[in-house]
Amino acid sequence: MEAATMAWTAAGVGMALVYWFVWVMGAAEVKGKRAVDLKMGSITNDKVKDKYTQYWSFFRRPKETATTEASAEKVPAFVDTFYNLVTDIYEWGWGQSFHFSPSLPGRSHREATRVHEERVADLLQAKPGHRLLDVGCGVGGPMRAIAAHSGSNVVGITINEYQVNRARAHNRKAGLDSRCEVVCGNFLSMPFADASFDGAYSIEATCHAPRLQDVYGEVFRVLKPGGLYVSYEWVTTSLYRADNPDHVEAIHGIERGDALPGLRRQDEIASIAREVGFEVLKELDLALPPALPWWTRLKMGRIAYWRNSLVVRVLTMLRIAPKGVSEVHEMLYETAQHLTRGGETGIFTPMHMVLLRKPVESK
Ligand SMILES: C=C(CC[C@@H](C)[C@H]1CC[C@H]2C3=CC[C@H]4[C@H](C)[C@@H](O)CC[C@]4(C)[C@H]3CC[C@]12C)C(C)C
Ligand SMILES: C[S@@+](CC[C@H](N)C(=O)[O-])C[C@H]1O[C@@H](n2cnc3c(N)ncnc32)[C@H](O)[C@@H]1O
Repeated sequence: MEAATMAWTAAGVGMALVYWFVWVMGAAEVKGKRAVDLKMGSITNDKVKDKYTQYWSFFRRPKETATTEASAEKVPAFVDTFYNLVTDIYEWGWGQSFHFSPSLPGRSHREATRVHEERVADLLQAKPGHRLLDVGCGVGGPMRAIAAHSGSNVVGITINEYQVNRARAHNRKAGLDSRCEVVCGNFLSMPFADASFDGAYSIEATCHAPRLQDVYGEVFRVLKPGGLYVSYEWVTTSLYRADNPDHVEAIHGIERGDALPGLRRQDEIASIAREVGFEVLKELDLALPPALPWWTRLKMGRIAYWRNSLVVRVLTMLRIAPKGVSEVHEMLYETAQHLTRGGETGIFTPMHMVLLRKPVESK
């Protein structure tokens, strides 16, 4: 073969490989977000690396961020930065629901996710005409599933403006924008009137609050008397030992890589709920057997992670993705290892479910 022909063939194969990695293999788990569209929320390209460095130095010592008042106050702003950095990567590699769910035999991740979300609607006894609050709504995967399943209207709140725009666009596309509304705000001080919701839920979101009392107190305020609240909480279990370095490393890894100001213990949740005035109707770790592991989805994706990190590097080299995306992706990869370890050892659960009621006689 002539040198020129060989060069053209090599170039053709190279281009085909790049195309395959970036456009075909790099396509979203749920259609809608592709690798070539990776942005870092509302952070401009030149600021991504700096923002990531600031985020990392803030959450390096998770417990301290929750316990000193001055840093606790800064948590929502850093959580906002975190979601600017990760929202597109989450959507691209996970889908529109930013949470875990127990695996279901013979069912896809998508189906398992939906079942976990519909359980919330069922626990709330949500009906057409009800007005529900989604506390920390992400890009609205759960909100759309719950509105569709129950016929209720849902109002979601998130601290991150980029997510608000993504969620609104998804709601329109799903034809649910007349029943799903999204508001940008802080769930520690919500822009809603007292007693204005029939029900409320939070899926893997309140773990970002430095003090759970503050967010539970706000949910209590905006619920109508008799209204139900379901929360899926991230907590350490009774198997966690603070004197076991492997346990400490896994939990710190989860906190650092998920913008958490210190995980709470499983046995703290119900008493905090009672402290703000709720009645505790049910409490159950949905990860316990017979539920199948929630972390297998993270483990099965090793080849996908490797592929994704290559895609991210190629896109950064081609300047399609901003500098810093590789670092964020690497951080998420490490976080996935810590989460898997937390699941396998049983020291951590992302689905400690509580069903709470605002007493009928309360104001
Ligand atoms: C509730 C929270 C988020 C939970 C999960 C939705 C996310 C936790 C870790 C995330 C991921 C880790 C590895 C990423 C991988 C390296 C990348 O190639 C594709 C995306 C990941 C799989 C990503 C997806 C979302 C998570 C599973 C917290 C923040 C309270
Ligand atoms: C892991 S995501 C879960 C999103 C959604 N519940 C889901 O399951 O797809 C956590 C969400 O909580 C929101 N959040 C965290 N802290 C917040 C705060 N102080 N006020 C409002 N939203 C907050 C984040 O912006 C994000 O949308």
